[in-house]
Amino acid sequence: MMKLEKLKIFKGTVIHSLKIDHVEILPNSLLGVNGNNGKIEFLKSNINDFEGELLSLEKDYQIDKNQDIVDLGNKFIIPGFIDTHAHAPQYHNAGTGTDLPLLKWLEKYTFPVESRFKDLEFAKNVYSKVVDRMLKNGTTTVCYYATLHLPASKLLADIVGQRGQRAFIGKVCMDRHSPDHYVESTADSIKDTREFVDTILAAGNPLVQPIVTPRFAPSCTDELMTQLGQLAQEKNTMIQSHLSENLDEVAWVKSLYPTLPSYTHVYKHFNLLNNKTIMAHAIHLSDSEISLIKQCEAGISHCPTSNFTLSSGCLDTRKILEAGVKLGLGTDVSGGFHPSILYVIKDAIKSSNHHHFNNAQYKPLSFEEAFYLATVGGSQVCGLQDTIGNFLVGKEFDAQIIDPYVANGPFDVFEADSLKDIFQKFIFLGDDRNVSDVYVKGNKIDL
Ligand SMILES: O=c1[nH]c(=O)c2nc[nH]c2[nH]1
Ligand SMILES: [Zn+2]
Repeated sequence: MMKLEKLKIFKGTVIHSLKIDHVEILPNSLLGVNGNNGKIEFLKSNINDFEGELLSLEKDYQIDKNQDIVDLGNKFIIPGFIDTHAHAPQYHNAGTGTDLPLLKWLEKYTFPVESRFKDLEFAKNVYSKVVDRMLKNGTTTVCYYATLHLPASKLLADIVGQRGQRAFIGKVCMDRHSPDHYVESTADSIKDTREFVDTILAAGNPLVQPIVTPRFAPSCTDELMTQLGQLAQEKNTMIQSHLSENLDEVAWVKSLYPTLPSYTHVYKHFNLLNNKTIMAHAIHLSDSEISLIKQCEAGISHCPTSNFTLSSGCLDTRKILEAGVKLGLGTDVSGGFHPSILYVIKDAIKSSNHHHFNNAQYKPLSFEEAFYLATVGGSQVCGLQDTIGNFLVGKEFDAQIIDPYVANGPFDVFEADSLKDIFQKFIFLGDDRNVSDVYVKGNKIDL
């Protein structure tokens, strides 16, 4: 048998999710990654005889024991986080402008900063920093919104590509109800989106994909939404937008579309709601809107950090999950001030606890469920459930190595702590100091 050229083997504890309510904690494992295609070749756990296992692997693979085996020691390996909703330009403002609800926040803080991305030097600085920051926090896949500017949106794609992150990138479309300094014509929006999509596809990097991005229904004319729906279908791309985040926004959409049954139906009406759609927030939905999303097989990006900060509301995650709708987590930088999905996991649990306060029967999200949403759930929302999200054989290796014992780290481990305790401490107390290495499609990222 031909021996494979390259294989990287991780030896130690592997942690991932196969089911929503259970985290698999697999000590004494060997996880093999094919260096040619970045895919997972095998995952063997609870091994007693490592030497024997390695000898048998050497029959099938070329392995240089000094180079190709990464001994995790007391670190552990988990899937890379998937951020299903983030505004790259808004990273400039992250941690500021936290005093207003959505529509006033957009006017006062967000449109002004986004309009500065016509300046490519400004864009380069912010975009380099946000991509670095996301990677340092173990986020291997991001659904990014850029701005309405074509050159800066292409620049974001270039930076993401150079850094080796996996991403969907959208040139934002907005041709109405926007300030004079930050608006585009319908024709330019379509022309530039088409060019953006074609450019990203022509670049041929499978990790970086275009995503059609009408900002939200109030900022896009019917003509623009119609054409974006057609373009997404023609190019077979993903679609992302905002839905039902804030009650004033919902009322505004009702006034713009009085004859359509709901906000969700507006996107459906323009062929923007299908199995490739990611809708951010989706807090204030009626049961029939949830059914429509399920029927269309669209996914929801839950952004609780943003929802708390902009006082938007608390998504009923249990209801969404019980309806069988795909659900992932998003930072929504900078409505969400924190760039880490680890932070969002905690806010997802707190947001869910809030529903429990009002209803003792309500089952709040467990930390296992929130971890699943940050990894497997996100992969489903992105249509990448067969590619990433956990360490099933055949998937691509997007991972983070976590060091719970890092010097000056954010938490302490005690003798009696089980592996599960240590993992849970990382979820609740950990931060980027614990992320020692990050891999995307088998490639180690320079952090
Ligand atoms: O959280 C949000 N951030 C935004 O930038 C935005 N635009 C429309 N609706 C939005 N919601
Ligand atoms: Zn957003």
